[in-house]
Amino acid sequence: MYLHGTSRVNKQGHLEIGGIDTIELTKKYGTPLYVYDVALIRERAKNFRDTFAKLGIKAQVAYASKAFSTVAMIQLVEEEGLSLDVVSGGELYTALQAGFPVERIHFHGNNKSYEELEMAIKHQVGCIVVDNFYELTLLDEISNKHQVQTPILLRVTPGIEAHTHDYILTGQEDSKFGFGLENGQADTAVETVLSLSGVSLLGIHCHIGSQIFETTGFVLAAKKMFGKLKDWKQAHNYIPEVLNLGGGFGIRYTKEDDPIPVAQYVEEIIREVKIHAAELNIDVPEIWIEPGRSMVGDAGTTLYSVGSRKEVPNIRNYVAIDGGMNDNIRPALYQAKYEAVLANRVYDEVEETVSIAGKCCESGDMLIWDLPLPKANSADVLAVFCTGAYGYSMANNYNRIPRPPVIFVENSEEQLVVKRESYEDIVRLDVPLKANVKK
Ligand SMILES: Cc1ncc(COP(=O)(O)O)c(C=O)c1O
Ligand SMILES: N[C@@H](CCCC[NH3+])C(=O)O
Repeated sequence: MYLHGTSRVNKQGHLEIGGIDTIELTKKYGTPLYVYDVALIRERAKNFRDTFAKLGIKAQVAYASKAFSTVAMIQLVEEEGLSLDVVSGGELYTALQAGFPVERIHFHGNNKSYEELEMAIKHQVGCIVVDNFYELTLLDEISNKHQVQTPILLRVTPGIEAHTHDYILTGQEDSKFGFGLENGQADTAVETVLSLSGVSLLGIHCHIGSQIFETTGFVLAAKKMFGKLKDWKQAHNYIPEVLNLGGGFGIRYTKEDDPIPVAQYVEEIIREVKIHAAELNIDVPEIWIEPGRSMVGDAGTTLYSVGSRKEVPNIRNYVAIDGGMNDNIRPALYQAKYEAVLANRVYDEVEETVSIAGKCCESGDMLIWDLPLPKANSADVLAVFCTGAYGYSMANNYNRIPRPPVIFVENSEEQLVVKRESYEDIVRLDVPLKANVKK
């Protein structure tokens, strides 16, 4: 068993996070329950900050809020002095509600609407990461309407296939994101931007994928981007202020994962950038990165109550919990793997291998296959580790199941930061049929 951050096992054999007994939390708040180790999030943020500070590089670490966005989380990001990446009006709204400094917000998305772009411009967000020609036209129009010049980055796809699950790859040429670097789209985009009055080109951005365990892809991406920057310097005398290399740093979900330290990614990227900046005879651009998963992934643990069992003789034993693909869709979507323990008797001996089923009406709603556990019964609480990224943020109400609450724990104190959804919440937006509809 691998315990992340402040997770411990206390004298009663219960899992404890941030100095709080998780079983006490389940008694108070019920299950399923997302619990976040705030000290671990702060540690991750500090690690990113310190890494750049040590290298003496001007940088912005923008937390990719798609990984986990709530008002409290965004406030925590603010406290830690990071910047913020948002990808929709909703994420932007959450950031504004949290009082996040607008100049440190970067707005992403491959199909931002007119309204979303106007919202971003009205609030004067720090930068818009432009994904395509349609957006560029809209943005120029809206900026001119508001008589502003909007700072932008162009998102480019460098044609790199990072080693990760196909659905979370983003930098390959055949992708819905960004301007192709190799097919001439990025060149046309730069020419277009430089001719527009409503936007100013801060630099370029790329994101090669997620849950990546090697530096090669990042280094290659930087190299390819500089190849183009050389052309643009020659053609337009264009010199970037910012180079954004996206997120994607891998974390340990199970013992099969072996992440490298953040400092190693950053150092190798910077080394490459410095070489190319010197070749081009330009200052090293400000480096921006966008970690999501590596900021919050291992800080989150989900607690579930064990319920029914089904034994299929000679094949498999299923143990069902009171959540599943509603609160964590990643196993169903990406065959993602997780580790888990019985939080109320962590040290009990392993007695069987079971598969953990969710409660949705869907055969694919399986959380963990072949998990060694003590014989679990309905008095038990299952703690699934490393659910902090893309768990709550991708949660859904399939089968009209309410989404769980979120608790922050730190220094033996707990705080409810998202309430449990109720059945009233579930029908809140429903409009009953008109009484006379059949007439
Ligand atoms: C543009 C962009 N930036 C940052 C991220 C965050 O990635 P991760 O959570 O893997 O760090 C993503 C998601 O993959 C992304 O698409
Ligand atoms: N949601 C994905 C990764 C994010 C992809 C965003 N570009 C996951 O859970 O792994």
